[in-house]
Amino acid sequence: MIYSIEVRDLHFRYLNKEEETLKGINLKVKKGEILAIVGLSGNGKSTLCHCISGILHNSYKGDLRGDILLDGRSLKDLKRVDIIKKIGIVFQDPDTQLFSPTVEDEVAFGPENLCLETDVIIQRIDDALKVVGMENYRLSNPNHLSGGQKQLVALASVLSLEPEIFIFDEAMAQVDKAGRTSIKNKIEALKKQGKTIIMIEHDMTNLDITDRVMVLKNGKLQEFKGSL
Ligand SMILES: Nc1ncnc2c1ncn2[C@@H]1O[C@H](COP(=O)(O)OP(=O)(O)OP(=O)(O)O)[C@@H](O)[C@H]1O
Repeated sequence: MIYSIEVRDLHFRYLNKEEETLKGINLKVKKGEILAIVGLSGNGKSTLCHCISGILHNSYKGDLRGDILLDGRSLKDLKRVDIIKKIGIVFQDPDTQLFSPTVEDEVAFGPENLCLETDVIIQRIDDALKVVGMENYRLSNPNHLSGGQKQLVALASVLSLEPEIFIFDEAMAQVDKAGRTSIKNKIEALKKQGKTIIMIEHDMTNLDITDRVMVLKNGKLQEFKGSL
């Protein structure tokens, strides 16, 4: 069977650390599945997601061993642009992700970098802003928005790339209850479209939409059995 994401015996050590942060991770995620990864702070959840999304692949920051396959193809064999098209990541702090003068420019940034046709880019901006309900803020400066609105713009800027796989790295941490409900609804809608989703979560109340929960502890992943 070909999985949307398959991680095989993944080890990662930051260059300034003696001990490995990830110590032999194995993971299979099916297309259309919502998987949550939980665990105490500092256990390597973000590191794992950065490995899967290619951010730490061939990185100067550390040593990576093992293999990560997206739809059966190793990251080692994929070009950077192919990885960007396949997998999108929404970070906890939208300020690290937003840097354009307007919401529209922000959402256009990814598709422009993929060198898509102008009419396709315009369509993608329209669609992405509609999905997150931010179409009335097109010309707003992202810096002037609330935390929740910024997170929706960050999500739109990933949606506009139309990836198959989404990673939400504690993406609801800075969002109020209404914003969380809104983002959770979007995640469920993405699942219905057959998208694969990994959510890193601290807030257990956000796990109700997941199909499966795994715990990252001491550099290893295990099925969630009710306690951290
Ligand atoms: N760029 C880096 N260089 C060196 N060490 C790092 C780097 N990024 C993270 N670490 C270390 O790796 C370990 C795992 O961090 P990581 O952020 O992946 O954990 P986490 O489980 O996502 O934590 P949190 O829930 O607080 O976000 C920590 O000890 C952290 O200090």
